[in-house]
Amino acid sequence: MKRYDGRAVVDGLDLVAERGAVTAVLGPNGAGKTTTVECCEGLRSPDGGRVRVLGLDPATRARDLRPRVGVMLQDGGLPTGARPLELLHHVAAMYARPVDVAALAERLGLGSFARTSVRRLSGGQRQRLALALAVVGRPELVFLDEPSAGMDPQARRAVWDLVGELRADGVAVVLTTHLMDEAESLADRVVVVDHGRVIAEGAVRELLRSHDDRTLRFSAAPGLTLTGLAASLGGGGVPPASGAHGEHAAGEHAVHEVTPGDYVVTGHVDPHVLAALTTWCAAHDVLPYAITVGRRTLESVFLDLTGRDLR
Ligand SMILES: Nc1ncnc2c1ncn2[C@@H]1O[C@H](COP(=O)(O)OP(=O)(O)OP(=O)(O)O)[C@@H](O)[C@H]1O
Repeated sequence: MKRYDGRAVVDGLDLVAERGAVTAVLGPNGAGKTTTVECCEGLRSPDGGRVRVLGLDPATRARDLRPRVGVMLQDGGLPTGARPLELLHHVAAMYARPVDVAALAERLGLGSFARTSVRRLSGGQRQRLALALAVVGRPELVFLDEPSAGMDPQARRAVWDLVGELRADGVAVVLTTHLMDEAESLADRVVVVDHGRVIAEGAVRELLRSHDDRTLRFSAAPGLTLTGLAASLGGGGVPPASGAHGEHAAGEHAVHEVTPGDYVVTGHVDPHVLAALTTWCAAHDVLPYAITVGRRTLESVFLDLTGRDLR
């Protein structure tokens, strides 16, 4: 539990990160992700609850945890006058068993801006340096706050490869990100936080499956009268009901025209639903020229879980 000005911004949030796995913490702006992670890093103290990092309380054992935990913060907190490679060598020297600095610098392409002071680095360059500093001491646990934000595709790929290797080396990686494809590609487990608590968690695949991992789309003439379609998809018998914005819903299915001529069916999709759609089309003399059954994305599940309103 963490309160600011009497308002609980994290309350009853349970989070476990395993070794040798990537745990992605997702959530809308202001959900409480940074606050939670900073309590784990010992940068803030919780007002209630229990935090253990590698078995230790970060509020009282920060000194013991420092050599074992790597932290990459969004704003970096880097000394602005320093030069990247010198800084990396300097930080590496503070650890008992640092990784090979030259190899790490090469992997993250730090050489191309080695002599530019931190204050003059671009956003993506600064992120790459912050990541190098977080992992140079061979941590057992690493916190990465939006690790590839602002990075070009090449740097992003290098970061993803590096995260994969950390996991293979048995490191516990805790990642906060707004990039759903990043979470989908990297995370073994995803934890979705909203209003200071966990609202869903599990492997990405499980999360997609539990939210009907397929979507059904079809293209046809624009402005079809969809009355009765949603009801017929569920096996019939349910009277149709119309919703907002041309949406037609019945039972567990809803159909709406997302852009003129493009229709999306939401709800459970199986071969019977597909057959019912084509039967309805035949009965209404509609010739669809594309029908696709696709996978749900993590982004669409995330939006279902947390809503579409801006925070
Ligand atoms: N020092 C502070 N004083 C008062 N309120 C704060 C403080 N730090 C954070 N908050 C509030 O706590 C809530 C949670 O903030 P937090 O930074 O943990 O969110 P977040 O999930 O990391 O968001 P984002 O995705 O935008 O980074 C927000 O409403 C924020 O305004």
